[in-house]
Amino acid sequence: MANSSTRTGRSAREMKRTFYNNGAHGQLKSMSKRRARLRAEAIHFISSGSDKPCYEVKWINDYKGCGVFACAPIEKGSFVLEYRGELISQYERDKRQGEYTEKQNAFLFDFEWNNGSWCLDASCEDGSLGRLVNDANRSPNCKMRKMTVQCKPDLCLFAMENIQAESEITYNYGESLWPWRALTPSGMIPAHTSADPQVNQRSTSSFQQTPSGMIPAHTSADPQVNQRSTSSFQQTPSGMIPAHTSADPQVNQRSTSSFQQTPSGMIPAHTSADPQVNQRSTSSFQQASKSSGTVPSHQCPTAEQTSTDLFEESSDATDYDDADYVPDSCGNSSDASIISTASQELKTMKGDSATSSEVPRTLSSSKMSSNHCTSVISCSANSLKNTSQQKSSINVTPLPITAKGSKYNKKQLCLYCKRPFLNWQDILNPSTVKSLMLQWLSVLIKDPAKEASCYALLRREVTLAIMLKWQAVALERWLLVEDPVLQNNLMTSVTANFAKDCMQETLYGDM
Ligand SMILES: C[S@@+](CC[C@H](N)C(=O)[O-])C[C@H]1O[C@@H](n2cnc3c(N)ncnc32)[C@H](O)[C@@H]1O
Repeated sequence: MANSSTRTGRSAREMKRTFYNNGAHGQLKSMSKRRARLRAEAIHFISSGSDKPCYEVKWINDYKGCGVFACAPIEKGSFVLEYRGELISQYERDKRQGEYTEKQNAFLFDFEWNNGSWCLDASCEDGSLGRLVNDANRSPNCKMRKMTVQCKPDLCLFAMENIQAESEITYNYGESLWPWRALTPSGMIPAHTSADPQVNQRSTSSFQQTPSGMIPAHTSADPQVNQRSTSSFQQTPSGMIPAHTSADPQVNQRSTSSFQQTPSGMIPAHTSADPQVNQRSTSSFQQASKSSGTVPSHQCPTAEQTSTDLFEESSDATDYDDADYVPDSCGNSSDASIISTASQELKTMKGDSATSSEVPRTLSSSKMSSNHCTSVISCSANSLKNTSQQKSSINVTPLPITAKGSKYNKKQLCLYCKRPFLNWQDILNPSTVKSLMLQWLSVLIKDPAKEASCYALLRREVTLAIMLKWQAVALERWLLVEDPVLQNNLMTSVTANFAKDCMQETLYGDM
């Protein structure tokens, strides 16, 4: 059968000539040179275990902690930083996670590689910069990619755009609703406050206007960082949201006196003076417990293989030979998104503890109430579903408490009250919590024999659910804002039903 070129009367030779005349060959050559250069650069930093010298860590504020900033312009497509950590199997990860105390949360980046689940544990403060890169879900300037170098997977950030000097390096942690994104349906999140009243004075009145709404201005001990901040509220099209909510309506009432009037509504200006109340509304990424697994053994390929599989993970992660290449910035690709070990385990448990016919009707309907909530904060089985679609995922948790004398001093603060987190045990009487959880469980699971293990596995989710329920109560009081869309978004994000959804999905998956 004639091929298309002969059918159209163009010989292969002619086509080749056209190709060369058009300069395509030259382009290809320069692309592969560029690709080779990028590979070489990435390999150099990966194998030397060092970071490029053109980045610095700056303190941003108490809530966000520090971030990584470029000291010089970065070219689009360049290798930026490696997310360096200890490569561990899923089994080891789960073991460690179980061993970490709630205060010693780790940075765990879960991902799929070589048909297995792996994790880069960056809990250890090793001075590397990749682990300190913050999340930006709207306009990240980098993208996390998997690479395989010397038969080991590495996670590397690549520039999605030309990055100006002084810009913060960011990437999208995934499509889940992280706490700092929780109240940002229209791009706004609460103003930062700090335990330091002086800082609060500055930060409560600092919002910055962005194209997509409001973001908190940075307050920092570092004047350079603060320089980027502006002060004074600015109005957004969608109105204002509270900068702080407390679980305790009484506290909320007290706080009303400190609202600051803006053209579009009210914003509470400070956090509660009552630490107990503030502490109650905390939320944190607490890790779930163990699952079984085996440590996959590793066959080390040859050096040749190493060089060819450098970018082998997926086509979108590898296409660095195109000069105009911009990594896919959408969270649907093979990179970061939340994975919850608890969800995995619970999903497994679902298989043997409950069938969908056992699901209470009320819970089924509550699930339908809020699609938005189904993707929230690693509680849902949707996380798991996404994981398989997305191949790799990030599970970022607060930094562990560092050794005495360490320079690292980020406090993990509550999104709402800005005070350091406490263990949930400190927040409520454990027996109260337990009985509450067992109540949930007795509704959700008809098999009492499973209660104990469910209790252990669900502790994190239930705690979160309880807290969110409190927050919903508090939010109702604040929802006197006029904008119905904003109201709706807030209530969707933080509603009592969310707790039910979390539980339901965690237990039964996507029905
Ligand atoms: C990988 S660490 C990034 C470094 C972190 N800023 C620090 O100082 O340790 C992830 C943690 O940083 C904080 N974080 C990251 N991105 C953030 C953002 N956009 N807004 C607020 N906090 C953020 C959260 O506390 C998160 O648990």
